[in-house]
Amino acid sequence: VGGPAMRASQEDFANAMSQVKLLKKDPGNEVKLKLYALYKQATEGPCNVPKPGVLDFVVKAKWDAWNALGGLSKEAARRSYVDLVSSLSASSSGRATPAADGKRADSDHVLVTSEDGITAITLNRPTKKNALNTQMYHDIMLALKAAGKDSSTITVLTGSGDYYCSGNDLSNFKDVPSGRPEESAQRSAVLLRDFVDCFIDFPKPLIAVVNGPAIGISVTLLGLFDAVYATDRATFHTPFSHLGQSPEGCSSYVFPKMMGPSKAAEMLIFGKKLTAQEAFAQGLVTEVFPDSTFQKEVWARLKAYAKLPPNSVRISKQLLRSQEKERLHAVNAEESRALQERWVSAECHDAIAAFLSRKAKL
Ligand SMILES: CCCCC/C=C/C(=O)SCCNC(=O)CCNC(=O)[C@H](O)C(C)(C)COP(=O)(O)OP(=O)(O)OC[C@H]1O[C@@H](n2cnc3c(N)ncnc32)[C@H](O)[C@@H]1OP(=O)(O)O
Repeated sequence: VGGPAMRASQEDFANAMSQVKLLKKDPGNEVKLKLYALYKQATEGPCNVPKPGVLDFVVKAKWDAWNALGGLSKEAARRSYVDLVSSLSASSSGRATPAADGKRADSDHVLVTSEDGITAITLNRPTKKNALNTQMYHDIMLALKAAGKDSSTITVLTGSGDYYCSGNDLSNFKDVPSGRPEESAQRSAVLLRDFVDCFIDFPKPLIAVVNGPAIGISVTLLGLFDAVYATDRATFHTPFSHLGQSPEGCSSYVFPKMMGPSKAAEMLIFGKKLTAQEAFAQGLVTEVFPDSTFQKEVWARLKAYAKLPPNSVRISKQLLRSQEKERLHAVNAEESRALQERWVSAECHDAIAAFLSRKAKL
């Protein structure tokens, strides 16, 4: 689930440790803490030292990061370390984000542009309906971290081609090394939790420009956006039960609050697909636009918003969201734990096998 095909050998791990020293850009404290934690987990296993005092800030931050990895196996930590270093190296060599204002930085499937006070992150894998592979999760996290700190006023997530996003790339499931499904599920749960945390913590207005159908995690995350603009061609589908899985993106908490428990159950338990108008009626979408004028109208609106004073906009966003942050982090942790179990279930394996053998489509 979610992870690349091979196990990380000791050699891959050693290479990654050397690569870290060659990074051209400082990856920032948050990433350094993550690298530290994964290194400790990979070499020593779960956190085995007493919790330091609260005033020992640096030691405490390191301890927290290591301890947060829980029972992640050494092999899974090694793989995550190698993946993280590889995405940092790609970014550091200019292949991925961040984008400087007015410039454009590309990774393979995630494009980042920054212009007119707007940083736009575009999912760019149209031949696969913008399904999210492991590298894309990492690229989006890097792009969000950079956008949170750049000088733009607002950040936008959108898709290229006819889809917004078809959710998790189901072929990630093909790549599980035989005999190691638990480790792979554990690694994916860590990735999922980190990924959703980036949305919970995003410090400035985050806007989804939903240019077509949205499936799975690309729908659930919408509850963490500050505005969602959709073409009337868009649909919103969370077929978790059909896939033997369960909701993520904090939707198990945000959706019932937003649309009431029974409408949330129709979507999240029974997999009812909503039209754009239905999603608008449930409060998931802010406004629906005719497809023929969608791009023009939405970007004109966004450009006007981006002219607002950036600090004021950022502070207002944080005020609107701060009360819920702690709760959302707890929900994210719980949802990731539940999915980790689902991913090794027969129900999930059968559903994915059916999709991969072309017997099933949503
Ligand atoms: C680590 C974090 C985990 C987070 C947990 C997240 C969970 C989720 O997101 S659950 C949702 C998963 N997504 C799906 O179940 C969608 C599966 N895709 C489909 O049902 C269909 O492809 C479609 C409805 C999205 C589009 O159908 P159609 O218009 O008929 O087009 P094709 O099926 O021919 O698709 C073109 C091409 O794209 C590939 N593809 C589309 N979606 C995915 C996907 N999610 N994963 C992998 N591949 C996908 C599809 O296989 C086709 O590929 P080719 O055959 O190579 O052309």
